[in-house]
Amino acid sequence: MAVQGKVDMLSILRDELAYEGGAASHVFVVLGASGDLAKKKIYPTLWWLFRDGLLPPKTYFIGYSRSKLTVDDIKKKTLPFMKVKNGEEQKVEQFFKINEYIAGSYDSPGDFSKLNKAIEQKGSCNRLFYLALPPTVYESVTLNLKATCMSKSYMYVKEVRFYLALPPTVYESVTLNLKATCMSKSDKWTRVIVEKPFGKDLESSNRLSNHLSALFKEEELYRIDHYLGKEMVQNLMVLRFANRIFSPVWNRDGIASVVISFKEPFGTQGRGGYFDDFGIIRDVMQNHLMQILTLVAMEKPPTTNAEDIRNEKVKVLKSIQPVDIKDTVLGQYVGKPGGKGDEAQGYLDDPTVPKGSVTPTFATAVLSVKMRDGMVYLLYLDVEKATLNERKAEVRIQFKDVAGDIFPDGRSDELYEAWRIFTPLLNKIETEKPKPITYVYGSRRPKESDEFMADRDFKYTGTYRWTESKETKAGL
Ligand SMILES: NC(=O)C1=CN([C@@H]2O[C@H](COP(=O)(O)OP(=O)(O)OC[C@H]3O[C@@H](n4cnc5c(N)ncnc54)[C@H](OP(=O)(O)O)[C@@H]3O)[C@@H](O)[C@H]2O)C=CC1
Ligand SMILES: O=C1O[C@H](COP(=O)(O)O)[C@@H](O)[C@H](O)[C@H]1O
Repeated sequence: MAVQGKVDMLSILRDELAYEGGAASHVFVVLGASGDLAKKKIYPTLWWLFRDGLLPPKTYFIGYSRSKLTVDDIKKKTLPFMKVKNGEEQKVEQFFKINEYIAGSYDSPGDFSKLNKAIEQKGSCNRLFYLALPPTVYESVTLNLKATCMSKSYMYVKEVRFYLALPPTVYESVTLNLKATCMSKSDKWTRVIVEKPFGKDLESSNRLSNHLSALFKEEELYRIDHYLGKEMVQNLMVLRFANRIFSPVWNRDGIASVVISFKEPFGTQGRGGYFDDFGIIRDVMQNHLMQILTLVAMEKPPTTNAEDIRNEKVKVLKSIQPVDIKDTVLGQYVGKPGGKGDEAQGYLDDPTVPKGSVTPTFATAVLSVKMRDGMVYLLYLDVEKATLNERKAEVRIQFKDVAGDIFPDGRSDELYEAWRIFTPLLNKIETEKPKPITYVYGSRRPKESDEFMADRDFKYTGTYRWTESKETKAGL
């Protein structure tokens, strides 16, 4: 079964933007406006929202990054991704007219004051800051946002207090009347949106959580993993739990192993500034693939409420052992001999990648889910950049009789569990810097990985060999 998902990354923000019936001004600041995420996803999505009339009337966009650019440069970078149709040219011009660009660093209070001045020129407004940036600068950026760029009227509203020196019998009517009549009319808000990966390992993730919660209230923060906005990913729950075909067999007694793959036919394309520091495991495996994995593997939650879903996801993560380096193959693509354009460029040929880098752009990992009866079940994760000539994210399910159980308790925290699983592996890679195998841009997966997968299939389950006929495919 294959279903093509469409990303509507900012749909999550529509409610925020529609708040106040469009009466207030809104300023959406893209921090990291010169980058890959900004040009491929953020600006195009803002354009689609603008084109379809889904934004409040007084909405403005400000791009911010260190590069000395103009709005025209941003336009040139992002136009190829905007899917502008014939007849929309004028509308595109209107869109860029409400855009502005400011060059500034990520740690200079003076530069953030410049940004704040530009926002203030739009009048009193709600502010959204999208951190389309490497997580290494989240701390300094959020400190500066908090110190300099928060909505002033929001601060003011925080100071409004009503003291009810009254008998409790009148609390209900008094508070109803206060809400209806006496609330500040200008309670402007600020929202800060941070991208995955949330941290670099378990420790830095905890540090970032503490840092952000010290600066912002929970309602002011969004942590984005855009895979959760993909239609097919969202449909996984419906597919599993609203479907009589799947629910009876989609459980730990029915499924032997799961292979989740992510493949892209393009390389880093100038993203070395972010990517080289992080590598493919942090970039997609620890977050996007783990989110898919939990949706595939979790038990039916009691309701579709966020807390119930999260609790079920955490149970899955808790049963997974940390990944061992011996159960992992790492790779780095090289240019295709005689290849055209991007294909000719290996990872190390990207000018933004440091010379001699051993950062993996390919990784296969076998995760084992240990059950109470001692049996081990396997989850294969496979992430590859610049490899197949096709783009896909896929879940393959191998059905088999299993028995199993739940793991002892501990922290109920998805982030904690996902980092706990990967941190030992990442530390080992960090300290031992194993030389990745190389694979050719545009080829199938590295040959070693085929052998590796076959070997693991055999070693762990004894009887299970991969066969096309037995599997169910779900293209995402
Ligand atoms: N690209 C994508 O498709 C997606 C990316 N993301 C996430 O978005 C974030 C940014 O990724 P992406 O846009 O691809 O990365 P980029 O490498 O394009 O970085 C974005 C911008 O950040 C600045 N930058 C880059 N490296 C550094 C550095 N070492 N120190 C300070 N600033 C730096 C650069 O701007 P300047 O030099 O002008 O300041 C750059 O244009 C990451 O967290 C990534 O996980 C999430 C989903 C998809
Ligand atoms: O988060 C990321 O995702 C993209 C792939 O997402 P898609 O929706 O475009 O398929 C990936 O290219 C990038 O490296 C990563 O940071």
